[in-house]
Amino acid sequence: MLQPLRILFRPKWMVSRSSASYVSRMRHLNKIKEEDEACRAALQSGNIFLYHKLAPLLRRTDSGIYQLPALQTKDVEEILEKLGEDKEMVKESILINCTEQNEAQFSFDVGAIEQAAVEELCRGTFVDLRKAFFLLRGSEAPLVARGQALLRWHQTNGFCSSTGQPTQRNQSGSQRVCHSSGITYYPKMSPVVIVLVSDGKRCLLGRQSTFPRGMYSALAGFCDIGETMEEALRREIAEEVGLEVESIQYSCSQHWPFPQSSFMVACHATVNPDKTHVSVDKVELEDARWFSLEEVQEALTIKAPPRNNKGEPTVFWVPPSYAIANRLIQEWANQQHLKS
Ligand SMILES: NC(=O)C1=CN([C@@H]2O[C@H](COP(=O)(O)OP(=O)(O)OC[C@H]3O[C@@H](n4cnc5c(N)ncnc54)[C@H](OP(=O)(O)O)[C@@H]3O)[C@@H](O)[C@H]2O)C=CC1
Ligand SMILES: [Mg+2]
Repeated sequence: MLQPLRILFRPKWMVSRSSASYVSRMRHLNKIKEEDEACRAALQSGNIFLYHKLAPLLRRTDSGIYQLPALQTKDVEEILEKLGEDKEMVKESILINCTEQNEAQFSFDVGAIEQAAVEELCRGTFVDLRKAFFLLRGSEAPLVARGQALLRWHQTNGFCSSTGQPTQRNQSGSQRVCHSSGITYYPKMSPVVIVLVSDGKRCLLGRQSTFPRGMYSALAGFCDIGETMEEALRREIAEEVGLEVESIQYSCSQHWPFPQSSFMVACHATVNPDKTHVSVDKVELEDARWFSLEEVQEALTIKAPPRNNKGEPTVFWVPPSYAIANRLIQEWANQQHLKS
C-alpha cells in the first residue's frame, strides 16, 4: 500500500525571510509580469543577464570565481549601439525574477550579434549551460537556468499550433497570444518523477548509455498525461527495473533545463527486501544495480572523477550537487547513518 506523501524537510526559504517582504516582492513581481507598462518601467532600472544562442555570459573575477554579470539596461543599450544594432532590441528582454530589493531581473539573447564582439565589450565569455552549472555558485545556477528556459520557450513558440499564425508576447514574456485564434500560450514544463529506490540497506541506481562513463543516477521518467505523480513513479520503476514500489516519500523538486524544461519531483521509495531482483529494460537503461552505503559514500566524495587517457571517468560516480539526484542520494546516505 502506498503511503501518503509527507514533506521531509522545511526549505530554508520557508523560515528565513520575513513574510511581509516576501509578500510585497511577489506582488511586485506579479504586477510587472502582468502589466506591460509596469514591466517597461521595471526594465529601465532592472538587471539583464545576457545569453548568446542560449549560452549564458559568465565573468571570471581576479580570484578565479565565475559570476553571472547583471548588466544595467543602459549598458546593454550602449553595447547594442556600439555594435551597430538598434538599442530598442533590449525591449525583447524576458522577465525572470526580481531581487530582494525589488529590482527586476531579465534575460536577453544576443544570438544575432557576433559572439566575440559582445564578449569583448562585456569582459566575459558565453558558456554552455551545463558547464555554467559547474562554474556558478548555488543561487545563480537556478536563475541562469530559468532565464535560458524562458528564452528557449519564446524562440520555439513563435507560431500558433492551431492556426499557424505568428504569436505575440506580452512585455514580460510570461505568455504569448495568437490574435487570430485567441489562444494564449504559457511557458511549458514537462513533469518528471525522479526516485531513489531502497531495499532498506542498499539503494538502486541506473545509467543510460548516454551518461558519462561510470556515472549512475536515481531513476527518472516523464509523467504520462492523466497520471498522478505516485502512479508515474510506480510505473517507471516497474517498467525500467521490474520492481514493485511499496512506499513513497516526497523529498523536493527542481526545475531542470536539459534537454528542455522539466519539473522534477524527487522522492524516496522502498521495495520489499525479499523482492529485489532487478530486470533492466535495456531500451531505457544500460544498467541498473544495487549499491551499498559504502559505495555511495565513496561516490559522493568525488567532485571530478579520475579519467583514463581517452578522458573517460574510471570509477563509479554520481551526478554533481546541482542535480536533484545528488540530493536524493545524499539524503539516503544520511538516513542510513541515522539508522546505524
Ligand atoms: N536533475 C537530475 O538529477 C536528473 C534529471 N533527469 C532528467 O529527467 C528527465 C527524464 O528522465 P528519463 O529517464 O530520460 O525519462 P524516461 O524514462 O521517461 O525516458 C525518456 C524517454 O521519454 C520520451 N520523452 C522525452 N520527452 C518526453 C516528454 N516531455 N514527455 C513524455 N515522454 C518524453 C523520450 O522517448 P523518445 O525518444 O522515444 O521520444 C525519451 O527517450 C530527463 O530530461 C533527464 O534529463 C534524469 C536524471 C537525473
Ligand atoms: Mg528513465
